[in-house]
Order: sequence, then structure tokens, then C-alpha cells
Amino acid sequence: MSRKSSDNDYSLRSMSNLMGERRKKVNDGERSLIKAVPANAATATSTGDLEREARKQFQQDVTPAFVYVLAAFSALGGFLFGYDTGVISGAMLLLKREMNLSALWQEVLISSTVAAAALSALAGGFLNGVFGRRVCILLASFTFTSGGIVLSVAPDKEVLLVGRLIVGLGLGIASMTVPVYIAETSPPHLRGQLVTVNTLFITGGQFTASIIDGAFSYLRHNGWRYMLGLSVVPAVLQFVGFLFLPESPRWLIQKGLTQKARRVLSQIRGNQNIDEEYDSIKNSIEEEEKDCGGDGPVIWRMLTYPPTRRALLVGCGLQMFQQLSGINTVMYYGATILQMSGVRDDKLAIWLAGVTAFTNFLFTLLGVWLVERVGRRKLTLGSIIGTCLSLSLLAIGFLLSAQHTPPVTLHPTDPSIVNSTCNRHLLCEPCMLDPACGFCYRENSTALFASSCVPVNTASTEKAAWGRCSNSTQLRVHTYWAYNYCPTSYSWVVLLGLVLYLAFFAPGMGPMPWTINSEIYPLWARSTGNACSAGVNWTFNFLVSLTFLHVAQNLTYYGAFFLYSSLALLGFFFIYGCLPETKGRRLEEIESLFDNQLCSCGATDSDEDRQVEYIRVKGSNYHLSDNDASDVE
Ligand SMILES: O[C@H]1[C@H](O)[C@@H](O)[C@H](O)[C@@H](O)[C@H]1O
Repeated sequence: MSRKSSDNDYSLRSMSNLMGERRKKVNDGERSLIKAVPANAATATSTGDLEREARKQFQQDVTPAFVYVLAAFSALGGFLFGYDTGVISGAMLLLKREMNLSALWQEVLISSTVAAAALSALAGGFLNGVFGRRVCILLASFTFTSGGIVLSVAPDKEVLLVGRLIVGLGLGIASMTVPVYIAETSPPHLRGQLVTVNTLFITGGQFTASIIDGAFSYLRHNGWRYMLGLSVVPAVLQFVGFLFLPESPRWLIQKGLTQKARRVLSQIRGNQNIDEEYDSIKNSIEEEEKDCGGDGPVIWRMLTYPPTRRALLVGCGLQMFQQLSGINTVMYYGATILQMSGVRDDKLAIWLAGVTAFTNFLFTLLGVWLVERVGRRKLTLGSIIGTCLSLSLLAIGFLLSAQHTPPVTLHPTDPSIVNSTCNRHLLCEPCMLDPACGFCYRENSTALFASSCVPVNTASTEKAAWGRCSNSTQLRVHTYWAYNYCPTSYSWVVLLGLVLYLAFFAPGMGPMPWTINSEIYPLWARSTGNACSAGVNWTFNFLVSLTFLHVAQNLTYYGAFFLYSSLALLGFFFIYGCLPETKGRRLEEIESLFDNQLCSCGATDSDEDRQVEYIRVKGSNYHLSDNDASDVE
């Protein structure tokens, strides 16, 4: 099954094909050479206009703009993923007032989408295999459009729930199909970057959602309809775009639609010779059918065939640890964390949550830049260790706040409320962690005074059931109601932890699980593998975000973040042990990385030391540097 031995042959053959094509185009006086050199050999580069021109020409030849168009239209799926998961928090602030939603209904509306996404991601594997990537992306954008329309016209909470479920179905399918489609249409040297762009669009969608939330939060009546409904715009754009975009050539070859596949390959590879790629995909499909044949559903064949079983474990493990490192507690509860750091105004907290989303977006951009430079393995390892440390810093910030939590100085009681636990709390921290109570206090510029722990209003957590903090007008005159935070002077530690967390998480742990999953399975197992790992991602997203507040209540905030930090540390050991480097390899050869034992701590018996360097000679010698060598694979 292993094709390792032929890797070098392949590069050389593919080079000569490429060269063959080029020879047709070059002028009479132009000559071409191929030379295999050790990667670390010094390259005597003569820079200058000629070389720059050659490199530009070379890269243009290799990557037609059409590949970028495909990636951008597909990544609109990522944008919708980010937008639809991000927009709900701001919309909820308006919805709960307008529709008088109980806490349970709020939770149901938020988590129903994530749960539906988990199920449809699993179903997406089957749909992808049978109908192809393009049809699935069309289906997802159609679903997003319908969901957006239902949400924007919803007359009551039941219809809202239907809309959120529909959106979730679209999310699941898009989240597993888009990375696969981009990976299958990209050339190897750009694959990592283009699939990572999809996660850039996810975080871009989350950031846009926070801006839209901020802008429409001023429209108290019906503002949520615009927030939820605006997702229709990118969804329609993607739908229309995909009516004209082609199917993945790999899927077409698998289905025996060879002529069509050749047409698409020529379209996406520009003036390159496509024979090599076509043959390689075809051979690998035939080989796979022979080797891992056997009957039964794909998932069964994957589990009983060691290389795919190992790939599946790595893929699902990565997705699980992405969510266990707590990204969505930060994305969904960012406003609460910001309130802890002293931002008490709701609207300001919404806008600042936008800053959090922007930081996530900005650092994902760094990931796009790094992925082909440092490779997937190093990027993911560096990211998770930084994530683990910054989670500890966040936890330390919360711990310091808890240790210096302000005392309760007033103990008012309302005889109409019996059995309240609130008047038993002597400090802000336990009062705030008790879901039935909140901390009501006054503050002048230097100190906090007249603080009490009183029951929360059952209809809205934004005010107390009675007393000074039960009336929003009174709340404005230096009296504050803290339901899920305690005033603290250690907010800067929390803020620093938050920023560092995003700076480390976003370039690696955010995008890499999606990118790596799109490339580690052989074609026959690719849709099922991605369906399973995306399903794992959504399931853990659901579990972590749903349990965050309960975990915080039972373990305190610092306990919760120490927990996520330890889980990230476990993730580090898992990744260190089991994740091989896939950078620069063709999809067809990545499978061989899982031929041997599951965890080899990144060591592969590959030909990493040798690369092929392409030299074109036209009048004088000029050649591509080591970095560019992968361009010609
Ligand atoms: O890769 C993405 C990204 O990091 C998002 O910010 C997060 O909300 C998603 O759950 C995750 O899958």
C-alpha cells in the first residue's frame, strides 16, 4: 500500500511533465534542466529582475486565479459558520426582552443549532460520498438561506427554534464539506493555506456578527430580525456562485466521470500538464479499492483498516482538543469575562466582545501565513502549549479576583421571599456563583460600599428581584448589579490572559484541526472521516458551551479555566505523540504517514532530506530557492 518509495520518482516525473509542457512554450533559445539536490545544499542564487520575473511566471503558471475563486466561494460556508454561531449572543439580548424568553428557552435557542450541526455533520459524510462536494455546498447554502428567512420573519419562539435548527443543519454540512472541497481542488503547496482561509472566514464571520450585533443593538424593536436575517446575503451569494463552479475532480474520478474530471483538472491547473495528477488520483483509487476493499459501510472499513483507523483517531482527537481548550467559552461568554474586567455597560460589553472576535480573526490570519512556512505539526504544538499557559494565566486572574473578592456589607431581606439562599453569602464570589443571587453594590471613584447579595429577578437576570438593584433607572446612579461577575482590581490579568489565549489559539488550534482533517484520509474515507471529526467538534462544542456555567458554579471560574488548561496540556501530549507533518505532500501520499504505529512523535521515514529543485536556463542560469522547491511537486 505504501507509496513512499516512489515519492522521489513522482517528483521527478511530475517535474519532467511540467517541463514537457513548458518546453512547448519556450522560445528556441531556452533550455530546461531538472536537478535533484539535498534540501540543505547551498543554493547559489543570482537574484535580480530575471529571477524575480521567472518566479512570478512560474507561480502564475502553477496556480491559476480560478483556484482562489473556488476557495473564496467555498469559504463563504466558513463565514456563515462563524456568523450564525456568533450573531446569536447579541440577538439574544434583544430577543429575551421582546419575546420574554426564560433562561431555558435562551439555552435551547443557542444550543439547538450546535446540536443540529453535530447531527448533520455526520449525515454530511454520506451525502458527500453519494452526491458530491458541490451538491452538498449548494444544499448547505440553500439551507442557510431558508434558515435565515425563517429566523427573520419568526412570529414566536417556536418558529425561532425551527429556524435555528435549519441553520444548524446547514452548518454541519458546510463545516465538513468546505475544507474537503478546498483541499481537493488546491495544489499541494497552497493546500494548507487555502483550507486555513476557511477558518479565517469562520473567525471573520464571528467578527462581522459582533459588529452587526453592536450596530443593531440600538434598534430595540426588531433589531434581532436584521441580525439573524442578514446571513441570507452571503448564503445566496454562495449558492449562485456554486451553480457555476465545478465538482471536485477527485470525487468525479472516484465516480468514474473521467472526462468531466479531466476538464475540471485542466480548468483548475491552468496550463500545467494534468496527466500526472490525473493518473496519480486514479491509481490511488484503484490501489485503495484493492487494499482496503472489503464490504460493509465506510466507517466499518475505516475502523478495521489500521492506517485509516489511526488517521481517524488523530483527526477526531484534534477536533476534540480544539473544543476542550475552551475556545467557545471565550467566544460565547466573552462579554461576561469583559464585565469581570470592569466593563459594566451592556452595549460597551457587546462592542468589546467584538474586539475579542477581531483578535481571533487577526491571529487566524497569522495562521494562514505560518501554515506553509512552519508546517502543521509545529504550528499546532506551539499553539496548544501557548493556549495551555494562557488558560492558566486566565485562571490565575480569576483566582486573584476570588481571593480578593469584596465582602457583603448590607443584609437586607424581603419577607415576601422565603428560603432565599442569598442572605447567607458573606462575600461576592459565592453570591455571584449562586445562580439564584446577584451582587448589588455602590461605588465611588476609590471604593466599593453598601454591597448586598440579593435574589435575581426570575424573568430577567439583568436586575434583582427587589431592592435597589431591581429598577434599571436606579441602577444608573452609581448602583451596580453584578449577576455573573464580581468587581475586581485584577481585571488586567484576566484581560491579558484573554488576549494571549486568542493570540496563541487562533493561528494553530483554531484552524489546524480543520486543515489537517481535510488531508489525512484517503479518498474513499475522506467524506466519512471528515464527517466524524466535524461531528466530534460540534459535539464537544455543545458539551463545553452548555456546561461552562455549571462547571463555573461548581468549580468556580478559576477552577473551570484550570480544568481547560489541563485538558489543553493533555492535548499537547496527544499532538506531540501522534500528529505527523503533512505539509507539502500530495493528498494521495499522506495516507502512508499512518502506515506504521499510531504515535511516532512526529518522526517519519520520509525523504524529507531530499527536495527537487527546478532550474530553468534562459541565456543565464537562474533557479528557485529552497522555499520554492515545493511549488513544483
Ligand atoms: O476553528 C473554529 C474557530 O476557532 C472558531 O473561533 C470557533 O468558534 C470554532 O468552534 C472553531 O471550530
